[in-house]
Amino acid sequence: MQTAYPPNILPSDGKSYYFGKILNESEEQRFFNNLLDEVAWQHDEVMIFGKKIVTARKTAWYGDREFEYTYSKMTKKAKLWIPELLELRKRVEEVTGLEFNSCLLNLYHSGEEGMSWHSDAEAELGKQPAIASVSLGVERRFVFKHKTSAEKIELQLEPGSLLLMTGDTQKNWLHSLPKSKRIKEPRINLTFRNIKRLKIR
Ligand SMILES: O=C(O)CCC(=O)C(=O)O
Ligand SMILES: [Fe+2]
Repeated sequence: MQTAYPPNILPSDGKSYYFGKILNESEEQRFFNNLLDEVAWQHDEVMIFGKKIVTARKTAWYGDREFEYTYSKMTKKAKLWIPELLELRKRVEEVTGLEFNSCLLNLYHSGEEGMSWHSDAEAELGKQPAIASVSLGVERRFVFKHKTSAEKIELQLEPGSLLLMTGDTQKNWLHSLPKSKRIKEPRINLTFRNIKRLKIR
């Protein structure tokens, strides 16, 4: 059953909802440990100023089918769901009342790894994409920055929590996961997405 949405955390020009913890501590630990072992983690390749860079952070991409998705100017082919991911997707779909056909995963080994300012506005996601972000492992700071006013909205992403970004969030706001030297523990992030235009090989 779908729960009521919390208030929008953005003051304007987008809709983003922080649901807090949707997993209890033992579920969160079970998902973290299983995903750490069972996901096909790979160092990410991204294009920066026309050069191919291999990131410290590891990523993986799963979906309903082996469709292709362009992310950071690199095209990747999805792996098929594993049971833990299907279980987490079900939970996220119950809480949000939305449907997702793919998931991009990030593994940050410590606070030395983060994600710089970007928006997830790839054409494959459509005009007002819903992106459901689940956090496992160590708590990290997450920041939104308005594209024109530069207004910032900060939050802490707790272990087992869910953040839903939708409406015009990607159009009008950037987001980042700042690095922090103090943080020594790993974090896994899952962003459930809905790819509209499937490119199937
Ligand atoms: O790790 C996070 O919380 C953010 C991940 C993210 O923004 C992305 O994968 O596009
Ligand atoms: Fe993102």
